[in-house]
Parts: sequence; structure tokens; C-alpha cells
Amino acid sequence: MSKYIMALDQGTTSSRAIIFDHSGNIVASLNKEFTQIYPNPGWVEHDPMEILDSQIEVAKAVLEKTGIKAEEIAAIGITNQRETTVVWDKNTGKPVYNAIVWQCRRTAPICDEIKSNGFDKEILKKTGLVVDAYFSGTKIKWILDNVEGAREKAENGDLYFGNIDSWLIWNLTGGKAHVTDYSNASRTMLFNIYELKWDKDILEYLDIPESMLPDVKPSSYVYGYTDKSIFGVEIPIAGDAGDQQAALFGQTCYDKGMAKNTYGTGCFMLMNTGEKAVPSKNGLLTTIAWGIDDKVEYALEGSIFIAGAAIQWLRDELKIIDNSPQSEEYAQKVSDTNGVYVVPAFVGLGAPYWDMYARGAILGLTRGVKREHIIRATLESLAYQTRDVLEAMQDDSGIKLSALKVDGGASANNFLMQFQADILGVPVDRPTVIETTALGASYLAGIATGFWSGREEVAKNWGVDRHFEPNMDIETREKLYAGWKKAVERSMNWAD
Ligand SMILES: Nc1ncnc2c1ncn2[C@@H]1O[C@H](COP(=O)(O)OP(=O)(O)O)[C@@H](O)[C@H]1O
Ligand SMILES: O=P(O)(O)OC[C@H](O)CO
Repeated sequence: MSKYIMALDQGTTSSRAIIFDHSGNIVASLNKEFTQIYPNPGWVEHDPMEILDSQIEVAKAVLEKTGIKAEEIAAIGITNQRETTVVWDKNTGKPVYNAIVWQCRRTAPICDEIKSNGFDKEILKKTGLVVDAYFSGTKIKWILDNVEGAREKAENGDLYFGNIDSWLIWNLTGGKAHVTDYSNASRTMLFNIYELKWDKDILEYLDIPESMLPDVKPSSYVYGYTDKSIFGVEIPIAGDAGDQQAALFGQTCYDKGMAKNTYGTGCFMLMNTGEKAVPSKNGLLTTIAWGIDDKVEYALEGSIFIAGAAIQWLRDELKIIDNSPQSEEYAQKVSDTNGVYVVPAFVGLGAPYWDMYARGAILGLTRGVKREHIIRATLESLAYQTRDVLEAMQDDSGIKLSALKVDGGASANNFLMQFQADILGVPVDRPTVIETTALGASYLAGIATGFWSGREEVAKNWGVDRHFEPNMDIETREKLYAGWKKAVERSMNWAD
């Protein structure tokens, strides 16, 4: 009998493979960072072949490391950085251009044009998305308009588009399945989230042939089997969800009103809104959580573009820490930021501001400011951005959270989690498994193949590692937050 599920978690900065047992515990995990390509200011690309190779490498290596045989893997669940766009030739399997990453701002002018024509309102109504360079639609258009010969090939039906999930599944199945799931489709800006189909008007407006697009399936479903040449046996690929929706699933937020916040490269808060799509008045996105049990369920989402990436910036560019966990040690050496705010708007601002032209800023510098203050202010910026989003979410949903479930790499930082509870005035709960993205993908795959009976069974696996209770007086909290709002204002509308 197969004893495990393997999740392939293809994130913005690394490809990860995790093996889970029946209790939802991590048996083994491996990850590999890959190259970030910045060809121009504000542009971000990945090499799709490097993504594929690194993902297969860690999957094979994690099996080798544990001695677990491929036959013991009941199913594979895929989860991925969302919106990142790959276009490839279906005859040769070769990408026609690098993957254009979700953070890339190159299509801001296309978005401006959409807005000036007023078509953004139509797009919001159909897709639940605010028009922004973040989503896949304008990235596909850019490739077709700028890569020599691409448009002609696309019109001949020779090109496929996919987000990273589709690119991986197509390759892992030996070119047999060109598919995606509802959650990923809902991030393309091309998918009508109410009618559950690709939207012909938007495709026409952006001049994208429908033949390029994958078939859209449930998130818990057998899409195909891995080609024998990869693991020696065929393993069903039975789960597919965008990483943030997968984390919502892994956090077992199955009831309306349940929410989680994931602190990875970016930071993404999602609230389950059940079978009803809730439009936002406050700059949040209405998106599909997943398709399962013959229906789709929706979520409200606050997307923060830069979170853990700001800590990597302290490490890699400023070189004032040696590794991310060290940020906690430095932040605790000072009792406050000495009046400093860091606004990490490196690629503009997402929810609730949606300013493609905002740029990062350090404000409040005086002669006494030390690196510890800058490090602390950078960590605090993750918490302030989360408060911006939580306020919008509570207002849109009419639901006041009794506690916020957190996960992702930076949620390991105890200083940050305590400050988060303090600045929200809401307790924060960190679960025993913070790799909830991979866990959610495993649950989706395991449910599709009968490894688990359903959501009720896996919900029992969730447990708290640590509870952070707010411990700041209201006056301090509000004063600090008011300073943040002022700082954000100064960073906005900066780049031309
Ligand atoms: N202890 C920590 N304190 C602050 N940030 C951290 C810590 N550990 C990891 N991070 C940040 O978390 C991010 C990695 O989290 P992860 O969930 O793996 O992200 P992703 O899936 O986006 O690659 C990195 O940006 C890293 O800087
Ligand atoms: O790679 P992550 O975990 O930061 O997630 C990226 C998001 O999916 C982008 O929408």
C-alpha cells in the first residue's frame, strides 16, 4: 500500500519537494533556489527549463534521501507561484521566451491603456481582479507582440500558454496533459470566475488565441500520470492549486470566514467566502479558492508583493544580515525603530493601494539610526502591510477575525509574529506545519486518490505550535500605524 503523498511546491525563489505521511507530517523535504533574472529595472524573469530541472531534481533527491520508493507515493500534488507566464512550442517543448514572473512590471503600459479605455471595469466584473501588470493576461500579450514569430505560431495553434503548474504537468506527463485548475485560471485575468470559462471578450481585447490556453479542471483531480522515464513508475498527478489557495487548503480554512496569511516572498491573506464570490470595495481581489466536490468555492485576497523578499534584500543587497533568521536577533537588540519606516514597494504596491509606480522608501532617518533599526523597520513593514489588508478584508466581508492563522517561511520569526499580533490587536496562531502550501497540495492530491476520505479527515491534522497574544496599548498601536500610512503615501506614484 502506498504510504505517502509528495508535494511539488514551485515557489518564486525555490523549487521544493516535500513528502507527507497520512497524519500530514513532513517526512522529508528538499529545496533548491534558482536564478532570478532582472533584465531591466522592474522586470523579473525565470528560466522555465531551470524551473523544470530543479523541480525534478529535488523530487528525485528527496526520494533518494529517504529511501522511499516511487511505488510508495500514492499521488503527487502540484502547487506553484501564480500568474508567472510561460509560452512554449507544443511541438518542440521549448519555451519561446523566459517565464515572465508575477512581480514583473513591464506590462504596466498595457494596463494603463486598458484603464484609459475603461475596459478595466469589465475585467473586474468578470474576473474579480484589479487590472495590474501582476496577472498573466498582459504578459501573454507582451510575448506575442514582442517575440519574433510568436504571434504567427500562436495563430497556427503551435503555442501553449501555462502558468508554472501547467508547464510542470505538461512536462511531467510527457506532453500528454495541457491543463490547469480553477484557482490558477482565476489569476490569469482571462477567466470568467462566475461562468467558469475563458472569457472571449477579454481574449479578443488582448488578442490572445484561445487555442493556447489549458483545459481548466478541479483542483483535486487526476490530471495524468508522470512519464515512466522520470521516477521509473507512473505516479498520478492528482492535485493542482496556486500556492496561496493551496495554503488556505492546508490551513484547513474550509468554512466561510476562515482566513490565513502566508509570509513568503510576498505575503498573501486569503479568506474563504464559500460558494459566494464577494466583490471588494477596498482593493482586494475576488478569486477562486479551489474546485472540489463538484463545485468551486471563492476567496477574498489581499496580495502584498514584497514580504520575505525584503528580508532577502537586507541579506543580499544591503548585506546587513547573513541570513533571514538573523533579522529576529537584530530587531530585538533595539526597543523600537527610532522613528524609521521602510516601505518595501520594490515592484509597486499591491492590495489595497494598487500603485504600479510606487517604489521603495526609507523614511524618518536621523543621525542615530543604526542597522538594527533598519532591520526592525523592514520586519515591521510586513506587519503593517498585513494590517492594511486585514482592515480591508474585515470591512468587505463584515467578519471580524478572532485570530489570524499564519504560515510561510517568515512566520518562523517570533519577533515578527508578536509585532503582528500587537499591530493588529488580533491574536496570531502559528500551526505545527508552516509548510501549509505543500501540505494543501498534498491534501488535494490525496483526496482525489482516496488516500484521505475528504476535508473532514484532514482537518483533524491541524494543530497550533504557538499562539501570539496582542500586548500593545491601543494608543501606541494607532500612533505607529498612522506613521506607516504617512510613509506609504510618500512612496506612491514615484516611478514614471
Ligand atoms: N526567520 C525568518 N525571518 C524573516 N524572514 C524569513 C525567515 N525565514 C525565512 N524568511 C523569509 O521567508 C521567505 C521564504 O519563505 P517561503 O515560504 O519559502 O517563500 P516562497 O514560497 O515565496 O519561496 C524568504 O523571503 C525569506 O527571506
Ligand atoms: O512564491 P510565493 O510563495 O511568494 O507566492 C507567489 C504568489 O503566488 C504570487 O501570486
